[in-house]
Amino acid sequence: MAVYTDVAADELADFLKQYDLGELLSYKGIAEGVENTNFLLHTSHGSFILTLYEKRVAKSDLPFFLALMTHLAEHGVTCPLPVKAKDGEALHELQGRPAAIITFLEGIWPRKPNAVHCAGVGEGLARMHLAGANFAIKRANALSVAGWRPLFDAAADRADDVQPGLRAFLSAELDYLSGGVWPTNLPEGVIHADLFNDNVFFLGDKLSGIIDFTFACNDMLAYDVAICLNAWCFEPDHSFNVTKARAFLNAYGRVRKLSEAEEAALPLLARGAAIRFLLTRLVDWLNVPPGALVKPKDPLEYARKLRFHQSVSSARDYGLMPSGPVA
Ligand SMILES: Nc1ncnc2c1ncn2[C@@H]1O[C@H](COP(=O)(O)OP(=O)(O)O)[C@@H](O)[C@H]1O
Ligand SMILES: N[C@@H](CCOP(=O)(O)O)C(=O)O
Repeated sequence: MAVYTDVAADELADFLKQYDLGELLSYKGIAEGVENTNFLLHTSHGSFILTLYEKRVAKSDLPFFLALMTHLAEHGVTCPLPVKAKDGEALHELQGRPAAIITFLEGIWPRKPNAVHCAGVGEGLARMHLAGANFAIKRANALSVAGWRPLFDAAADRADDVQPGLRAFLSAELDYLSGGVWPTNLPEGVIHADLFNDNVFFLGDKLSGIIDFTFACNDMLAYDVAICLNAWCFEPDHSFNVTKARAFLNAYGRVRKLSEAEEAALPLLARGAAIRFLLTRLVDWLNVPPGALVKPKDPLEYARKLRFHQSVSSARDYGLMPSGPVA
């Protein structure tokens, strides 16, 4: 999150008249995150999150995200619920942006995730994958292989200003990943696609909720696993932590066992996940809107992670044994 679009108190109070949420007591912009504008609202009925959808989110996709949260919540996943206005609709408009209010989830996201958090995420991700199995609406992943080249093109000219040689490094990796190696036959379903530590809440060591479904889509379930390996299983110095990866993969496998093909594809999927976040971060790093309350994320963190995955020869390097997860 971030605040790209300011909302004045009287505009917000007017907006809230469409809802049965009581009186606005206070609100504040949330600086965390990078995608959308988010406000924490306190009304006489409780706490809520107001999101104004920005840049990467297509308005036509919003019904998917909102219905998905409702579906997952009905199938045992603790996630925010969209709040319907008096007209029965969850999606409205504020400051010219699509806007929705969702329920507030208790918990905090782990600033320094440990192996117990990683196991919690593994179990939570697998449960989310199972819960999404019968979700009827489909949304293609706009940030899979075909979506990476336009991001590269948007950043290529200035990539070497961020790190000398970055342009050639990205170009070679893109050529490799888009040259026919990307898997097409792995089990698919609804994936979160952005399950980073700031999108998973814990109360103590126990996962209490999953937020931020604005990248959710249909894609390979193992790609979501690869995204989490990147997001959860590296240390602040960007070294890979196999203990965390094993905890994550074993916990995932206890709920939904990865097939042999999925395991074999993990190093490749992890490379794809790394370049996807490298590219979006690079574009954001080079294009911070003037005046926006946002802290762009470091693209080079993902260049280092990508180099690690390039050196991986099999899923064993992630802590998996060939026959599948070990207890
Ligand atoms: N339903 C929620 N309950 C509690 N806090 C939330 C909720 N949704 C978002 N937040 C807070 O806002 C921050 C950014 O939200 P996020 O959805 O990740 O932003 P973005 O829309 O930019 O992806 C989170 O890290 C969290 O602190
Ligand atoms: N997780 C992405 C950025 C988008 O995530 P947000 O939930 O913080 O808005 C990254 O780390 O690059």
